[in-house]
Amino acid sequence: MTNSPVSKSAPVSPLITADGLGVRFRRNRGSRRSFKDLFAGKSRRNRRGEFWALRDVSFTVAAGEAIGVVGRNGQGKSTLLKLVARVLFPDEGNVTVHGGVAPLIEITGGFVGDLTVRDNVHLTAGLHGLSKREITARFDSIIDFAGAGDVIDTPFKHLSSGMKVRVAFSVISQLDEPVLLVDEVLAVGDKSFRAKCYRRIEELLAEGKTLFLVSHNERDLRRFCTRGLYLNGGRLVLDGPIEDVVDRYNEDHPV
Ligand SMILES: Nc1ncnc2c1ncn2[C@@H]1O[C@H](COP(=O)(O)OP(=O)(O)OP(=O)(O)O)[C@@H](O)[C@H]1O
Repeated sequence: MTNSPVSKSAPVSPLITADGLGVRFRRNRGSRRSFKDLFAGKSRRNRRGEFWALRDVSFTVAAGEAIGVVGRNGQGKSTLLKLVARVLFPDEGNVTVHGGVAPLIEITGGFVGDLTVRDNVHLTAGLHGLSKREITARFDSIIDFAGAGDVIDTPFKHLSSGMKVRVAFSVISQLDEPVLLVDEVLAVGDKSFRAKCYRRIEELLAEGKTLFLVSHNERDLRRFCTRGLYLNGGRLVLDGPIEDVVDRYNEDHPV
């Protein structure tokens, strides 16, 4: 049987479209406006202490791509992931994601400190669309993967940082969302847990999931990612094959 020419040439619509993204933050949240500012024009008041953490960032992502987000500290990597996860809204532009996103962005991201590990697993999995029955069926393997059997009924806030990451990764990686976002939080886990996470990420990629990985580890970036986004000063300075992006980053910032 031959494929029809129509299906061959049909354009694949992107899974994620980011168009002119801009995010503005205020540097000194607590600082008071000066007396002079009170009489200054609106534009001046708005500009005072504000800066663009991201500006003019546009790209599209096809399903199944594995993208490494690269840049020095404070250049907008986490901010970009938060926009894709829709936990932060842009001041300019927009981002469209066709499908749900499983984010592992901040250690406690999405988890409620006062709730137990058990309740947090149910809450997060439920918020990501798993039914009660599906959660029950996956619960033991989530806890096993995390090695969290002894802390099931412990409030999340009492877990060690490493255990928080274990539980969070374990839940996030067992959701059915098509997009997985992993920020540097994995660095907190110990060596053997990290190795386990990496094997799980490989499985998810083999299943066709889309990955965004923020990392300062060149080996991890080259291992998992095919494409790189290099952010500098909140601007997307290079979008290309991960080898090119890592090479350019190394040229710009020699050790
Ligand atoms: N809620 C906020 N309010 C004010 N400034 C913020 C806020 N969140 C982030 N920033 C600032 O925005 C800039 C970009 O931050 P972001 O966390 O995206 O950087 P990053 O590239 O992920 O850095 P790192 O590698 O250190 O994690 C930084 O200057 C940061 O201090």
